[in-house]
Amino acid sequence: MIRVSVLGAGGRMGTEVVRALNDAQDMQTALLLGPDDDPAAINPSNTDVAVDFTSPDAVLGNTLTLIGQGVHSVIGTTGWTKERLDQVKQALDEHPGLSVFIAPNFAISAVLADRFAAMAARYFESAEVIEMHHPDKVDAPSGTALGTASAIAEARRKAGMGPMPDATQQPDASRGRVVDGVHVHAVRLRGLNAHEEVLMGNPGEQLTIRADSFERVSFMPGVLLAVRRAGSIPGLTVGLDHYLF
Ligand SMILES: NC(=O)C1=CN([C@@H]2O[C@H](COP(=O)(O)OP(=O)(O)OC[C@H]3O[C@@H](n4cnc5c(N)ncnc54)[C@H](O)[C@@H]3O)[C@@H](O)[C@H]2O)C=CC1
Ligand SMILES: O=C(O)C1=N[C@H](C(=O)O)C[C@H](O)C1
Repeated sequence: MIRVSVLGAGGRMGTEVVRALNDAQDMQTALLLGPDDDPAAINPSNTDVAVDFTSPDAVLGNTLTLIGQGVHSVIGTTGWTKERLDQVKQALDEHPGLSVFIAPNFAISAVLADRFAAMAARYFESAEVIEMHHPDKVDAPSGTALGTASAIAEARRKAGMGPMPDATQQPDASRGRVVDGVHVHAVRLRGLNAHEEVLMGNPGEQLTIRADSFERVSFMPGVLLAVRRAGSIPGLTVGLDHYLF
């Protein structure tokens, strides 16, 4: 039986994770932590894997604490930058064999959309990303969209492609956030959950790749897979594709 502690257990995702753990035959919940709890309460005597769905402000500190405690972690919380990931890698150097797994998105639809966008990117003059979420989300653009934009940019770079066409001139133009040359736009709308469209264009044609998570249960198979695989890849792993392809 895998003992799983959850940080952010009372949140929108944490609540869904606890439900999924309770339904899983091979797992049991261990510690369920909220914002006033000490993550250092998690240790190998009570936990095999810790799952974090907290906030971008809290996740780095939580992750470094869990590494210090010697517990494998599965992290869905967004807000990651290269600098923050480098801090995690540095901390892991002191704990060989320990694994930190981060996924910007645990839904198979989103993982495949990223893969398809990277495959298609080299064939289109223009590409932009539109992410759409519930208005209770605290960060924008989404971690998923940032990852999608980076994947598109990397594919274009490998194909030797130049900048995308854009005649925008106003200094205060609103064109979303530019991520490695790819424009990313964020919509916040009551009634939505988590959605992303990748638009790719050529003269006279467009390819649209769209992923929708209508309910948070869509993320749970990926979370449970990551818990079951915790420790199988020592060090830092980013992206559910590492377990799928
Ligand atoms: N990777 C993925 O597939 C997904 C990632 N997310 C990300 O997960 C994060 C959480 O999203 P939601 O559940 O919608 O947010 P939420 O605000 O509903 O839940 C976060 C919970 O964490 C708690 N919390 C805050 N700081 C904490 C700390 N230091 N220790 C323990 N608990 C703490 C809050 O009180 C709250 O209950 C966000 O970064 C979001 O982008 C959300 C959905 C899917
Ligand atoms: O906050 C959310 O809800 C989600 N956040 C993640 C992100 O920022 O990519 C994953 C998914 O889009 C839902």
